[in-house]
Amino acid sequence: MSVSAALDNSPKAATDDIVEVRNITKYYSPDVHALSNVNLSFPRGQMTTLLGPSGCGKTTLLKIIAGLLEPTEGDVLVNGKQVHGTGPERAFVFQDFALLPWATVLRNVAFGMELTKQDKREREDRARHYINEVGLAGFENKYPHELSGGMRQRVGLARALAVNSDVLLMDEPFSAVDEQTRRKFQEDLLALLANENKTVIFVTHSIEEAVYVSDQIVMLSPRPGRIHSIIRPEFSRDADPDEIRRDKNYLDTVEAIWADLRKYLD
Ligand SMILES: Nc1ncnc2c1ncn2[C@@H]1O[C@H](COP(=O)(O)OP(=O)(O)OP(=O)(O)O)[C@@H](O)[C@H]1O
Repeated sequence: MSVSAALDNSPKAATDDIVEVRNITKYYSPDVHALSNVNLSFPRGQMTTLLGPSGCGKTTLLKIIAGLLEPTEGDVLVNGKQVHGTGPERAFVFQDFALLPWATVLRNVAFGMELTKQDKREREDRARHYINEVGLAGFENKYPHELSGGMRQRVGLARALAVNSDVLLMDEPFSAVDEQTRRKFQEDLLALLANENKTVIFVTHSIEEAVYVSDQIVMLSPRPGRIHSIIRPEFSRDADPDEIRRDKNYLDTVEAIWADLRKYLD
């Protein structure tokens, strides 16, 4: 397993990293110290997962990158430039996808684009394209309560993709679905990413999910969250999904992470 916890400052890394966080520390109050001096780089076009024990600051870090929370100390850089607050290049996908119950699937997917300069026709065409991509063609005029939990999550995913942000920040996007649907989502997400060149930063509690979807896994230590290690799973993604899940490197990586995390639970 390759492990490196340092910020890579080499010129090559600087040009390939779409997002960097430098010396991020977060106190919610004097006695709630959520993150301590976190340095990380997120390579463009890759999927990075944040993993670690409950309460270690994963969601806090994701919200700081999104600009939804201010760090107590430290900087967030996008394309090498310091940013403050939210920006169109970063889309935050909430755990429950926060769908509007009174709006149709089409409206929900088009909603994220209402702040852009596109006209209604363009927004709706784009929304239909992504509704189709996530396998919901024919459901454009349904309301969220008419859909299953898995279908609602697909609507949320279509909305996130339609916004056209380069960076998708996803907080446990597949937590509310059964294992079968979750696996299908993971495959769909990987297939979509292969076509879209998005950078994804993803919070999950599932080690298997992290290893299956990630180019880079960042393990945080218990609160205050610090970088414990960075793992880059090494197995071929060209194989059939069932073969990948039986691959020795895949299984060894899952086991090694589990052994590491178990230390915090004992
Ligand atoms: N708004 C808040 N006000 C005060 N404390 C907070 C707030 N949000 C989170 N915290 C605290 O900060 C710490 C980190 O929380 P965070 O939600 O980022 O962790 P997490 O790793 O995402 O947790 P989990 O895996 O359980 O979802 C926790 O101790 C939490 O109680």
